Amino acid sequence: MTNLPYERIVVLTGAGLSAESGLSTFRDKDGIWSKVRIEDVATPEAFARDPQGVLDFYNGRRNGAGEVEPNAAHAALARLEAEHKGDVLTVTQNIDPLHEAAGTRNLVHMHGEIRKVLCNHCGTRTPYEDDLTVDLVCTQCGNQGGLRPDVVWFGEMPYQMDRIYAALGACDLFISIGTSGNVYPAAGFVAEARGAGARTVELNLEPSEGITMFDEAIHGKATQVVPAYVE
Ligand SMILES: CC(C)NC(=O)[C@H](Cc1c[nH]c2ccccc12)NC(=O)[C@H](CCCC/N=C(/NCCC(=O)O)S[C@H]1O[C@H](COP(=O)(O)OP(=O)(O)OC[C@H]2O[C@@H](n3cnc4c(N)ncnc43)[C@H](O)[C@@H]2O)[C@@H](O)[C@H]1O)NC(=O)OCc1ccccc1
Repeated sequence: MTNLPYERIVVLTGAGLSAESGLSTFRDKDGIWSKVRIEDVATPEAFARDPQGVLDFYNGRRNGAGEVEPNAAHAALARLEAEHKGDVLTVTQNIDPLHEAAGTRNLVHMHGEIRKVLCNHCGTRTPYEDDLTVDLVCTQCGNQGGLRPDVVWFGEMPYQMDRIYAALGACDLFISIGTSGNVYPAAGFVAEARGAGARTVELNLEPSEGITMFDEAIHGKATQVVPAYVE
């Protein structure tokens, strides 16, 4: 039974939460950005310049995400949502489906989902069941070459920002898990929560860029520190 004496909790998660499930993080020494450049695979400009190269990168991410299971940290957060008497909103930067697989429901994928395809022409979203290629035609608008993973690229507006800012403005506990605090606007959420008078807690393998903004920090592996903190 969770014993956190708070009413409205916002949990922000990043790649570190899914690391022990076998998914690479971005900035660690063997992270994704050590193998490919953001400018080549995760911007609208890259998709315009080399669409099949970008689709191949995300086809690989999709296949990888389909082969892994949620870990004890995902499970502890799902229990927190289920058992906590107040509100718990989970905001994830991750595009993998592990929060849902663990049972979390009150969830915002602010950077999108690798299980969905988005048509750049008409905005239709469809399940991402087979590898994407540039010659595919949208079943809704009939246009070719606009089908892309439903993920937020650098320079694009993250999803459900109004809902996120409303929750940050009303929360009394903000927990940041497995994120390095390098990417905005997510990296600015701790400041928003502090501004609302919330207690701010970092659970991460090492101090993040925003470490000075946290009232408390517990450093270690997510599968150890998250269950211990929420239970
Ligand atoms: C690089 C950075 C400087 N650039 C940005 O932030 C840019 C530009 C920018 C905007 N505002 C700024 C202000 C200042 C400077 C720059 C900017 N931001 C944008 O373009 C954003 C869009 C950014 C989204 C890009 N898409 C992603 N992902 C989807 C695709 C994909 O996944 O391929 S970002 C991607 O990288 C980020 C990676 O961060 P982390 O998850 O933290 O991962 P990382 O590897 O860095 O760290 C892992 C951590 O885990 C820890 N760890 C490791 N193992 C474990 C373990 N086992 N247990 C616990 N912890 C562990 C490690 O120690 C480490 O600390 C995630 O957000 C992830 O989603 N859009 C936007 O700003 O639109 C306009 C706007 C402005 C205002 C308000 C609204 C809109």
